[in-house]
Amino acid sequence: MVSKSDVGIILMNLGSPDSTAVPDVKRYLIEFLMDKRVIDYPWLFRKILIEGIIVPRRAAQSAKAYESIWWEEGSPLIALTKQLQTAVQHDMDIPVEIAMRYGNPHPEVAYNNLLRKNPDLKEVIVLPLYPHYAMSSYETAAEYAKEIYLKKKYTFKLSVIPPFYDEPDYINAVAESMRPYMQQDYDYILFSYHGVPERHIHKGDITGSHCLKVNDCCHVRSEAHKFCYRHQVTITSELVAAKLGLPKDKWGISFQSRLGREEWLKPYTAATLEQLPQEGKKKLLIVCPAFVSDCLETLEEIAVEGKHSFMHAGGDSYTMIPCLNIHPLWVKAVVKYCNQIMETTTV
Ligand SMILES: C=CC1=C(C)c2cc3[nH]c(cc4nc(cc5[nH]c(cc1n2)c(C)c5CCC(=O)O)C(CCC(=O)O)=C4C)c(C)c3C=C
Ligand SMILES: [Fe+2]
Ligand SMILES: [Fe+2]
Repeated sequence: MVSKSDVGIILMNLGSPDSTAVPDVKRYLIEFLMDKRVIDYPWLFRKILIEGIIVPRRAAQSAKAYESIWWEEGSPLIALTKQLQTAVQHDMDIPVEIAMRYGNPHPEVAYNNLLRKNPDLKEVIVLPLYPHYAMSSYETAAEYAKEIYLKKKYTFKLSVIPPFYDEPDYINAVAESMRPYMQQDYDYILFSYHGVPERHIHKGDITGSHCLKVNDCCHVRSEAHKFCYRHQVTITSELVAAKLGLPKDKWGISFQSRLGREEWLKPYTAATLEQLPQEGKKKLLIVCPAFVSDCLETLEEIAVEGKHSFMHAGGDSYTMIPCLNIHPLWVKAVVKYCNQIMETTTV
């Protein structure tokens, strides 16, 4: 057994470009999209597609989008992850570091910072900041943290916290972060999640015969749910809606940020935002529980672009509820998840 004082924590998020300069955005996009868990085509095809076609076409447009949301401190996602680190550190006696799956700070830097702070370090607990399991989010972060750990032959133990999509403290934090916004007049609440290709859902189905095959698959008991993003976001939404006492006709789910021509999880957020006003749902609250920190996908795609299309389609009011960021209940939940893991492995 390890002593509690010899443990360190790493909060691991997705990462952002180092700056909004096009070469930095290019470097980031190549690292991100060359990840075989994000675009899972054979290496050579991926290389030609990403470095030859997608990134050259996308980089300038992405750089512009980043420029529109960039803060004085830099990327909102990184700044907010640092704020979370500070808040969690305030409530924990052991060192807390941050790492990013793409870009900086790299997991190796985080491991070395923990070792510098405690040369007797015996265990590192990594918390991937993704509530739901997806090959392109949670899995790649967890596997990358392990890959670097093995490559560098560290002697401390490594533990990775599992997805927390149905954990009561996370659900409670999301619900309570929404409650103040529900004081205003609204017709409908949209839970918008980052999308993934439907192919990824089939690929992750360990039974080979459940996801998107069985009628109402997300509600039919299956071992596949442990790795199914669609099931997990459905459960998060239902638990939050139940906690808030939302009737069924007052809320719905959609999927944003589609890239490329493949079929992704549906309904798409962009199409939903154009349709809702036509159904008389003209006052909208929108929340994005797959992201725990505000980022490009919330601050630009949802807060700006989404609002524009909803209002243009006849909407009256549109409010994006911020991500959990450093909500006190979320900070408390993170501290609790880390402590729970420590209880099982330390004395
Ligand atoms: C095939 C492409 C992509 C998949 C699959 C994907 C899944 C996925 N992503 C997140 C979280 C985030 N993605 C963010 C940005 C972003 N995502 C993609 C592509 C895929 N994501 C791209 C190309 C980008 C970069 C920006 C752009 O050019 O549009 C971000 C924001 C990062 C930031 O710096 O603010 C987050 C967060 C999840 C959770 C997920 C699967 C569930
Ligand atoms: Fe993404
Ligand atoms: Fe499923």
